[in-house]
Amino acid sequence: MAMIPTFVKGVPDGSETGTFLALDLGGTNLRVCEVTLLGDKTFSLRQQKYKVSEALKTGEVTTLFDYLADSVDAFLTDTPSQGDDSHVPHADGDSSYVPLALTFSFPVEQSALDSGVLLTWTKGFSAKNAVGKDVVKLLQDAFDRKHIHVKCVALVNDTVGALLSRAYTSGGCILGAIFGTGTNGAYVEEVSKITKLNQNPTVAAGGEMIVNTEWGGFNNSRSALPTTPYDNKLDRESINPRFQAFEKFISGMYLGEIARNVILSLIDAAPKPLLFGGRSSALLNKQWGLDTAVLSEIEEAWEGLGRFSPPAQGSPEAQKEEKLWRIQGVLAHRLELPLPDISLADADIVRQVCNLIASRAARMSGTAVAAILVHTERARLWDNGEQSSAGLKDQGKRIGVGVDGSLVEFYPNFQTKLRASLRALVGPEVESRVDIGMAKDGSGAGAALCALVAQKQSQANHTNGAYGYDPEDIKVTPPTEVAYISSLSR
Ligand SMILES: Nc1ncnc2c1ncn2[C@@H]1O[C@H](COP(=O)(O)OP(=O)(O)OP(=O)(O)O)[C@@H](O)[C@H]1O
Repeated sequence: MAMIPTFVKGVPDGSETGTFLALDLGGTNLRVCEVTLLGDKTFSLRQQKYKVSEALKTGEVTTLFDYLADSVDAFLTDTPSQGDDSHVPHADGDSSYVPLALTFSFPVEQSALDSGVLLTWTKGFSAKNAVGKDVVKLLQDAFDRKHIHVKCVALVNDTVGALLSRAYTSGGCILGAIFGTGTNGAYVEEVSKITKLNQNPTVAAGGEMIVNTEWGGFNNSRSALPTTPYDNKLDRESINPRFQAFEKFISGMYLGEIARNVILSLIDAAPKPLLFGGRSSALLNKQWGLDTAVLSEIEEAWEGLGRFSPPAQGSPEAQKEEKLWRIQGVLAHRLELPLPDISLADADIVRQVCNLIASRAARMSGTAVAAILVHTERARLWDNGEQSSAGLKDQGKRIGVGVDGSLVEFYPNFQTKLRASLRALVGPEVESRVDIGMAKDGSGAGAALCALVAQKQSQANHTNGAYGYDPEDIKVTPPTEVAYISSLSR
């Protein structure tokens, strides 16, 4: 795993204040936000989402970053200001620029809070001439080319954003994890243990720093986890074969495609088709034709959740039949199959396939969380051949984990299954102390907190060289450094 130091030292406690711009390029969405940290563990957020087309994901990198810059410009120009709460400070030392933090959820080797080189694209991106380049510079060049008065002051991974925002809203957090288009985690590490930083003169030896694990790349060697033919087919046909192996078992981008592979193999089974009388649909035949959200919907139909609530009534047989009718309807609609081609037995098989794929994903997600607890000595897996549930560090204390992403937020029972796997690995005592909470809007609020670190760092560089969060000295947004967003757009 890449284990990338992020240069974010320490975590916030909820008392921080300030207003910042954030630009979030995830795997699926591009968001521009204005975040105001209110200093009482809450924040307000104003945001606009923009679509990133396939052409942008796979074209020239300058076109992609021009689009990012244009989206920020459009946000500043078009989105109405909220009034007095919508002040945005100018970039430190230069009153004509607005500071912005870039949440960039791809593997980047950071060399400072505001610089980092793209190691590889993931999640279906392959924009040309980007790998090896500093993404902050790419964005800043785009702003400068277009004479947009915005300065990118911090580069944030979305996992770091999740960790920081969860720490801000709950008062403490040791791990931020994403289960969305992709999966990844960032945790708080002792600086003395980050051997990569030994040569870095800007980092003091003591204290803690957030490390971005890039756990989506675990098992790339395929030496740790078994794969099925359906995983192998997905990997072979992906744009990054043999990379992001762990992510390909877990995340939203891939679960639908694994299910599609399984369903097609059952349709084509010899000597006799095992699904849909051997018939498929144009949608099912298309790579990526099955969105993970459809798997979610099938599970909701089975569980009687969401638009399928209340749960089915009557005898167990009648309940099962009603649930399968619902799934039949979902399959006809979402897979674009004629209803008569879908038997209730077919609906049951597809339901079980979805459940198996999502359960594997959730359990593996639990192993990733467990690995962080073991590594940071908050849990121990095996001790003299016996499973130990004893917390080794901070014994008895709550352990904060911030999560974000559509999979963990919307997939029925994903978190319950993740917890069951965590419990099996670290024991019930440690598991019961783990507070897993959504880091909702984590990339926005987390980015704002990172911009605050950057601002603090810049100020500290002019004074005593302190770095990262200093609880004594953190509430800064001098009134002289604020301006209305609406006036900035002129
Ligand atoms: N209801 C749902 N249940 C499960 N998965 C879903 C659901 N809705 C969307 N998804 C999947 O979640 C992914 C999008 O995740 P998310 O909305 O967290 O985007 P993102 O922030 O761009 O992702 P990332 O943070 O990984 O870069 C897509 O792959 C989609 O298939």
